[in-house]
Amino acid sequence: MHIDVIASINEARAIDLSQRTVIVIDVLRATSTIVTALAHGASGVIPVETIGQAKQCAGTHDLLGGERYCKKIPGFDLGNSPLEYTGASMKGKRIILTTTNGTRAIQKSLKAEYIFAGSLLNAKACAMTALKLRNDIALLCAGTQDNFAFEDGICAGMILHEMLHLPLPSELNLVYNDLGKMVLSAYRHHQDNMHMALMDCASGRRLMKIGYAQDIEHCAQLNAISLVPRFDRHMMIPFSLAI
Ligand SMILES: O=C(O)[C@H](CS(=O)(=O)O)OP(=O)(O)O
Ligand SMILES: [Mg+2]
Repeated sequence: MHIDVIASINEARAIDLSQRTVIVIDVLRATSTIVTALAHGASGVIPVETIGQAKQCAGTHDLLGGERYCKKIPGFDLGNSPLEYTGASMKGKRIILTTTNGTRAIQKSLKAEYIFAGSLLNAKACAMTALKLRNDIALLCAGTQDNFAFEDGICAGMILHEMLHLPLPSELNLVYNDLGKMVLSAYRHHQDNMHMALMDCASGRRLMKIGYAQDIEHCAQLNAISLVPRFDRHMMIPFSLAI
């Protein structure tokens, strides 16, 4: 089984994603937000690219969420802080989400057979689920404005690490690309102090500067959630192999 780590949305263009399982990773903050919302009982998250599409999609009972320049979009109910997507108010809510990088990365993966949202919060669950499906896998780092982002690479490394620690049938040989080797060693180097590592990368510093330090603490938790969001008929919903 081949596992390719893809550095950014731009680089995904060169790769045939059809018949693959793609795990889209945007640790700060879109995929962490999606995982958190579903874990708190949201019925689904619809990721869209533009503010216009978000407004068009939203029914009267839906919540509009997202950011531009890390800040809540004027007129929207919620920003892109995962902490806003916790608590009883999430129960049964459908959320329309638009963010600079993460929701765009999901939209760019539409050719894939399966699309999951991965984060540090649910890395092990993503690793287990993707391996069970037996497709070749792409770990798509959303990055920041088409550039590689440290936190997404670290998460790709963690998912690989978790895959390598699962009991695998002997015929299943995991082959990963050179970027996979890099991010795996980066994850192993930082795994015992992930919070510090996220505070010290460019996206983390940007979020800290504008008052989102608590988001970083939340997003740095390793394997705190066992749910895997799957993009299914335009919406991210909890994945179950029985579907
Ligand atoms: O809100 C976020 O954390 C980012 C915005 S930015 O790229 O840091 O300006 O969006 P995301 O799509 O979650 O990367
Ligand atoms: Mg990001």
